[in-house]
Amino acid sequence: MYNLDFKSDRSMDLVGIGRLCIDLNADQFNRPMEETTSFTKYVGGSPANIAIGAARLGLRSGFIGKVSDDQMGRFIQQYLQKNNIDVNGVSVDDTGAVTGLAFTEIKSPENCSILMYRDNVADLKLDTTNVSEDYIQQSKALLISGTALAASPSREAVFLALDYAKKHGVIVFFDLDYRAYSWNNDKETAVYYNLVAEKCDVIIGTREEFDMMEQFENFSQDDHKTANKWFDYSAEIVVIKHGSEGSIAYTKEGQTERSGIFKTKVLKTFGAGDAYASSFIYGLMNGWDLDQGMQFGSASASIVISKHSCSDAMPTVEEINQFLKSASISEKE
Ligand SMILES: Nc1ncnc2c1ncn2[C@@H]1O[C@H](COP(=O)(O)OP(=O)(O)OP(=O)(O)O)[C@@H](O)[C@H]1O
Ligand SMILES: O=C(O)C[C@@H](O)[C@H](O)C(=O)CO
Repeated sequence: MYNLDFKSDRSMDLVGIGRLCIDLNADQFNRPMEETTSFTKYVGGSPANIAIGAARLGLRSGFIGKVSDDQMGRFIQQYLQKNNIDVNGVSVDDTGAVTGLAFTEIKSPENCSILMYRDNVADLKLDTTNVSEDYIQQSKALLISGTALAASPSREAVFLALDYAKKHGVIVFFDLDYRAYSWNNDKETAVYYNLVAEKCDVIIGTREEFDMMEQFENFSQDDHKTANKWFDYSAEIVVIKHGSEGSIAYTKEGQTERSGIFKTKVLKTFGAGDAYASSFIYGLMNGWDLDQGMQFGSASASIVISKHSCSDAMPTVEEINQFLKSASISEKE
């Protein structure tokens, strides 16, 4: 088991902080973007996807972020509200910044890529004046997404939110969410990621994201060494995602759980991590065993990668349970 003390006297379950952007997913898939002519617009941004996924599962979710003062910013705010996400922590940029765009390319189910337009984006203009201590202390948990550390003043806003969370006993989830295009170099990334990870209770990332963060060590992709490093700081749980090979989770109390995947008709692979994170967090916040949360996360990921969108495709509890009734987890060696 694990030791996460979610405070019961809080009006929100999970508050996300970071990127609110727009996904433009190619309508014509199984071809390069050069050959596509239309896209469907969805709300995107990894932390936004996770918060939306959590809300769809019934968690009381909020968000701390900044949107552009235009139609895209209003689209995002309206979508969050329609999906029962508290937007009192969302501020509107007044500098003329724009909404980050993620053009997604589905060359084949396993060969997807994202073309990011992120110059002068509103999400990285989030600053410390936009981070309310009262807002954070109302929540049981805070979700930090790594890309919000990519530039000031968003970086300082995240560090302040983290300090408020630790001050008020708010459990902190750190989804590494490493997107190289947002950074100058990976050493700079690792410096800031380490400073945050050292204070977080649950760290979730792919093997590659942990390798980037731990590049000053010599762990040679050893999951167990990775986990033990973070247990020496504040972590209670470390989850390492291995794509279609599944995932592994460790607890500070000595538990290790491996999870396979649920085979599905894959349309696109992106969104798997956000779906996994939202459902895994849901399981932890309901006091489930680690393996139950991992199975719920894996099922959610399979559902989302079989659909065109990420945010829109985030499933309800009923949809996941229905999926689990007919699915069988394929254990990867
Ligand atoms: N092809 C697949 N089929 C079924 N399940 C998958 C597949 N790929 C990933 N998953 C599930 O989703 C989880 C997260 O996927 P992955 O390790 O790719 O994270 P990620 O890189 O953060 O995802 P994203 O592409 O959304 O950024 C995996 O641990 C696994 O449970
Ligand atoms: O996080 C991003 O900026 C891209 C997302 O919007 C997109 O939905 C995705 O890649 C999810 O993993």
